[in-house]
Amino acid sequence: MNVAIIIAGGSGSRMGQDIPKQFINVYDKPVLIYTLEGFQKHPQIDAIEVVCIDGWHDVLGAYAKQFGIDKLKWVVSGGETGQESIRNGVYQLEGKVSQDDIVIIHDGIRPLVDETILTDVIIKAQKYGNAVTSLPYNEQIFVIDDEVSTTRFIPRETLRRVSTPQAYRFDLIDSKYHEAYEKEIGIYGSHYTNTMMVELGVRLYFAAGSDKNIKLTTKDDLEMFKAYLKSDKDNWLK
Ligand SMILES: C[C@](O)(CO)[C@H](O)COP(=O)(O)O
Repeated sequence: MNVAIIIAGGSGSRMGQDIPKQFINVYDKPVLIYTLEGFQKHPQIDAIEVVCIDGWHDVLGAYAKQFGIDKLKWVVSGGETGQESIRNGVYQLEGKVSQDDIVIIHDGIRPLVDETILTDVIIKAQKYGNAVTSLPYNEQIFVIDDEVSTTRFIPRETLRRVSTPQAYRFDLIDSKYHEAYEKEIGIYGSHYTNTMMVELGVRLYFAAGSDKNIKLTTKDDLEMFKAYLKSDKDNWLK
């Protein structure tokens, strides 16, 4: 079984809106529903869990019904940090999924995830036990010496830019969150599952990424998202 955990626990203050950015309506549909539809449509996704900001669980339930997201099985509360939110989502699945099931973590504010990206991350996780979507980096990266200057750069050929979806066998992700919180490794100053895994000594495997799979963080990102929907309106704006 392949289970998606969609992280929608944040308040999104950088967007400058009154409502959390995952619930902002774009052409009469909340951002989060665009994201959920990507998973709903994918034939290899069996169930969806949403880690949701408190006070919005009922709204999410109503939207899921309205837009036919019937793979949505669980809605759980977010935590104080991104790591706590993911951990809540993982622990909630204990006893409900099998150890060798694949759990796919995805940001609720990445609404343009497409089928091929999801398929590849699932296949790679089935093969290696984990997989993170990624792309080569095409800008130059400099390390700051101080607030105003630098003398060092990192060769971009050595870099990969990682995003979500990320997929892990359930036994791996569940045991590693327990270990991380018990030993306090990989959770402070490490904001996501991928960096926590590496801090706990796990080798990560790359899956295909996509430039289209943007994270909606600022108002400009929202404009880009709208422009994309309009440019491909036959598929998105029915
Ligand atoms: C994939 C990710 O960049 C972590 O590697 C993730 O999107 C980060 O999300 P955040 O909410 O900006 O920490």
